[in-house]
Amino acid sequence: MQAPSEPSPQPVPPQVVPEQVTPDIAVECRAVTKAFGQGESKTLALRGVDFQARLGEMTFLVGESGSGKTTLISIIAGLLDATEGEIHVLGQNMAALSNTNQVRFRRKNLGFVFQQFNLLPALTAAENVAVPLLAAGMARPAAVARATELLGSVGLAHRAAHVPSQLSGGQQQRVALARAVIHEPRLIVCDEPTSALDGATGRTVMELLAAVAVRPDRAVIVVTHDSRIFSFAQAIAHMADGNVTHTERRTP
Ligand SMILES: Nc1ncnc2c1ncn2[C@@H]1O[C@H](COP(=O)(O)OP(=O)(O)OP(=O)(O)O)[C@@H](O)[C@H]1O
Repeated sequence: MQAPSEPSPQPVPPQVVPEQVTPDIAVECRAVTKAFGQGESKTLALRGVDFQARLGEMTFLVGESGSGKTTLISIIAGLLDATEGEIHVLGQNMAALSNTNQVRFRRKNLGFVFQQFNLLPALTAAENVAVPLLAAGMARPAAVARATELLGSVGLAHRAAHVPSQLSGGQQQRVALARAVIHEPRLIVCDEPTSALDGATGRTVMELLAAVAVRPDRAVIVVTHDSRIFSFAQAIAHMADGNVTHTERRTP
């Protein structure tokens, strides 16, 4: 009798290992310093910051005015250059990218919400929100339709055709937030996203951020003074005098 033939070994698919500093780390800053000005007017805004934000989490940056929060988040977002130190974003050492590739990397992977909303004054709310989709090559009608739908989820369906000057500060903030999340970036950085909002609207905005952004391969970093939204954070990094002094982990 013939022995049953051995099943032929299946080829082992190659392992795709994402390029990460550490698998669950979205952002890592090592010994980051930032000096503004020179000579007598020199200000050391960051004094050797070590900071991590994990994938799948919302990390808050808190601390007194002038402690360096906006400077740190701007460096992470690539809007400012560090004076010294290393910044890894989504596994990528930013210093290893050319300027052009940094811009491409940011356009694809990052969403921003800053204190100044930076909306384009001549465009309607829906057109402003559609900008990242248009930049990624989506056809205009589809991009504006998706933007209008997203504005509906932040309670602004009725304002989609208004230009920014016809919107209140809080409404502009929500338009800026919708624009930051519409292309589903892997990292969203926000500077005081709820500062112009009442408590209920602030919560709606944070729920939208959490729904869009807190997934296993994504992360959100929020600079805030607003203790009403601290419950949304999985980690709170405390800054003082140009340093991250400690990071508090929050259990749900
Ligand atoms: N462009 C700049 N030129 C000179 N100094 C600056 C500049 N930007 C920030 N600084 C200084 O760097 C330090 C940190 O500022 P930063 O805006 O990062 O603080 P912050 O914690 O975000 O403050 P706030 O909560 O008030 O927004 C401050 O002393 C500030 O005056």
